[in-house]
Amino acid sequence: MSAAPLTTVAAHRQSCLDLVRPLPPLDLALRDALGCVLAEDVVSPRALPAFDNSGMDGYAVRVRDVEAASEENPVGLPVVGDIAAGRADALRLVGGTTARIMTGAPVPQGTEAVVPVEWTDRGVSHVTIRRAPAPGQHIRLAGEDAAAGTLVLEAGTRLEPRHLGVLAALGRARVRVRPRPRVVVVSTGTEVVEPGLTLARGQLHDANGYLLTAAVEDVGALGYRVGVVADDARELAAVLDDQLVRADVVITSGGVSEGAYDTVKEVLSAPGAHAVRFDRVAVQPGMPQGLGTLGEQAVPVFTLPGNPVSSFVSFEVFVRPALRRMLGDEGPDPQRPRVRALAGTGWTSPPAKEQYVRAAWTRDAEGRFVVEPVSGHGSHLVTALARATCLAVVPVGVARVEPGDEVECVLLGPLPPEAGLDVPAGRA
Ligand SMILES: Nc1nc2c(c(=O)[nH]1)N[C@H]1C(S)=C(S)[C@@H](COP(=O)(O)OP(=O)(O)OC[C@H]3O[C@@H](n4cnc5c(N)ncnc54)[C@H](O)[C@@H]3O)O[C@H]1N2
Ligand code: MOO
Repeated sequence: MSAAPLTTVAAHRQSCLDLVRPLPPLDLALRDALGCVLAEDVVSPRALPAFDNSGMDGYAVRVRDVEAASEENPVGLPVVGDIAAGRADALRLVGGTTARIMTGAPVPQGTEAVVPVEWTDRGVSHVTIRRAPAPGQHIRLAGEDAAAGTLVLEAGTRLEPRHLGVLAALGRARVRVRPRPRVVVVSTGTEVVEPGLTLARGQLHDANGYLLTAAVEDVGALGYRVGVVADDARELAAVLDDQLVRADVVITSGGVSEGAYDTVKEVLSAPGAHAVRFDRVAVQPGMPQGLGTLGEQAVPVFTLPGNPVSSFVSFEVFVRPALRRMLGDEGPDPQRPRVRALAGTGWTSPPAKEQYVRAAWTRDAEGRFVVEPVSGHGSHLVTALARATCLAVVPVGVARVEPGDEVECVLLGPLPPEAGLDVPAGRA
C-alpha cells in the first residue's frame, strides 16, 4: 500500500491562512487594546498641548522686566498671583509684576518667559530674581506636540504602551482595533493528566494545554485552556460543541495519527456540522495535521499532533501565522526574526521533509551566528525544547547538514544586538 503524497509545508501554511480572516474591527476600551492592531488613523482632535503652559515651577515674567537680573544685581518684582496647574480663569500679566506658576499651569496672557524657582529667593508676595531668562524660556506652546488635525497614529500600528499613552493624551477612552481572537485549546488523551495530580503508571502530565495556551497569548490572542478530554468520541464532540460559543479558533492536540483511539480524527472525520481535513505534511516533527471548521458558524479548527514538540512546531509554523492574520498583523513576524547561521556540528534530516531542529545559537569570534542542535529529533523530548533558543530549518531534499553548512534559523526570542553593538560586561 503506498501512502498519499505529503502536503508541502508551504501549501499547508497557505491552507491555514486561507481558513482565517482578520477579525472585524471593534471599539475597545484603551485598557483592553494593548497588543491589538489599530484599525483607524488617529488624528489629534485638538492642539496638544491644548494651551500655552509652564514647563517649570517658577515665575511668569515679561523679559524686559528681568533682563538685567544677575547674581550681583538681582531684580525684585511684586508677586501678584499664584497659578496652580488646573487653573481655568483667563489671566493677564501686567508689566512690572510677576505671578508664581507651577509646571503645567496655563501661563497668563503676556508671559514671555518662566524663571525657574531655583533662580529666585522663592518669594510669595515679592520675589528676587538672580538670572535673566531667554525669551520663551520654559513656556510650552499650545500645539507644539501636535496641531489639531495631525495624523498621530496610523492604522496598522500594533499598540504598545506608549501608543496607549498618546491615545489617552488625546482624550480617547476607546479605540478601533482588530480584537484579539479568542482561541480555545483542548488537549486530548486518556493518558493525559492535569499537572499537580499524581500520575499512575502509563500516564503523563498535560504539557500541550499549557504550552499552546501560552503560545496563543504570546502572539497577542486570548487563550482559553480547556481541561484534558479523554479519548471518548461522545465526550470530545460535546466539549467541542460547548466551546464554540466563545471561540474564534479552536486548537486541539493529540489524536490525529493512525492509532485505534485517535479520537480527534475519529470525531471530526465523521459526518456532522464540521468540515475537517486530515493531511500528512512534509514536516518533521508535526507530520499529522488537520484543519477545517466546526459548527454552523464555521469556526476554524487546527488539530495538532500530540507529541509536545510536534505541537509546538506545528503552532509556530502553521497556527501562529494564521493568528497573526486574524489580529491584522501580517508581514514579517517581529517576535520571530530569522538569521542564517553556520552549523557547528552536523546532523541528519529526512530528505522528504522540511525539518525543524531544536537548536541553540551562539556567535563565533568573527561575530557570525553558529547553530547546534540541543538534542536528538524525538518529538517527545520536551526538556530540549525548553533549552532551544531557535529552530534550525532544513529544507526538503537535504539528508545531512554538514558542519559549516549555512542553515536558516527562526529565533525564539528577539534579535540579538549586532556583534559591534554588544555592551561590554560591566559597562551596561
Ligand atoms: N503508525 C503510526 N503511528 C504514528 C504516526 C504514523 O504516521 N503512523 N505518526 C507519529 C507522529 S509523527 C506523531 S507526531 C504522533 C501524533 O500522534 P497523535 O496526534 O495521534 O497524538 P497521540 O497519539 O494522542 O499522542 C502522541 C504522544 O504525545 C503524548 N501527548 C498527547 N497529548 C499530550 C499532552 N497534552 N501533553 C503531553 N504529551 C501529550 C501522548 O501521550 C503520546 O506519547 O503519532 C505518531 N504515531
Ligand atoms: O511528525 Mo511527528 O510530529 O514526528 O513527531
